[in-house]
Amino acid sequence: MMAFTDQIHELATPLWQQSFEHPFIQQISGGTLPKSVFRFYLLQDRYYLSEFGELHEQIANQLADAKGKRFLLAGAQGLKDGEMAVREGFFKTLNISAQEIKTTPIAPTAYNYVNHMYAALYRGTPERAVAGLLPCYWLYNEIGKQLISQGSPDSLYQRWIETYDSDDYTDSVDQMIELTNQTAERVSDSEREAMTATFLRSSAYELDFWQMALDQEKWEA
Ligand SMILES: Cc1ncc(CN)c(N)n1
Repeated sequence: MMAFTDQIHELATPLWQQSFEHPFIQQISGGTLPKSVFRFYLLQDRYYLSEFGELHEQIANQLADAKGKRFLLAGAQGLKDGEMAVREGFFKTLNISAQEIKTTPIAPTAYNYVNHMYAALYRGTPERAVAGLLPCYWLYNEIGKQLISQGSPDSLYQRWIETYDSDDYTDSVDQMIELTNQTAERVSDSEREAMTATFLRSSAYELDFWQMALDQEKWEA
C-alpha cells in the first residue's frame, strides 16, 4: 500500500507545482529577485520560523508517542542550529537589525499560516499538527533539490538554495516524513483525512507565502 505521505504528496502536487513555478522561486534561481522582496521575506520568515520552532515544542508536549516527542524536540533544536543560524548571516549581509526585526509588522499571510498550525494543534489534535508541519520541511527540500543543479548567480540566493539541499536538511525531512507516516498509522480514517486537509492547507499557505513577499503584503488600513 502507498505510504500516507506519498498519498498526501500526490494530492498536494498541483499546489507544489505552483510553488516550483512561482516568480519568487524563478527569480531566486535567476538572481533577479529584488533584495527588497528578499528582505521582506526574511523578516516575515523570521517570525514564521520562531513560531515553527515553538510549535515543535508544544506538539511534542501533547504527542503520546515518546519517539515522536524526541524527534520534535530535536527538530526544534536543529532548526535553531541550522536554518535559523544561516538566516542570522543573511540578516548581517542585508543589514537587517534587531530593531527592524522587532518593529516589522507581521503580514497577514505569515500570521494566518502560523495560526493555522496552532489551530491544528489546539482546536484539532497533535497528529494533525504534525501533518501541518510537514510541507514546510518537504517543499523547501524539493525546491532546493530542483534549483541546486542550476544554482543562482547571486551568492546570497545560492546560499539560500544550498540550505535546503544540504544533507542535514534532507535528513530532517526524511525523519519528519517517517514521523508523519508513523503518526498516520496510529489514527482512525477520519483523523487521517483531517491530517490530509491540514497538510494541504499548509501547502496552500506555502504558495501564498511567496506571493506575500512579492506583494510586500500589508493589512488593509
Ligand atoms: C514559510 C516557510 N516554509 C518553509 C520553510 C523551510 N523550513 C521556511 N523557512 N519558511
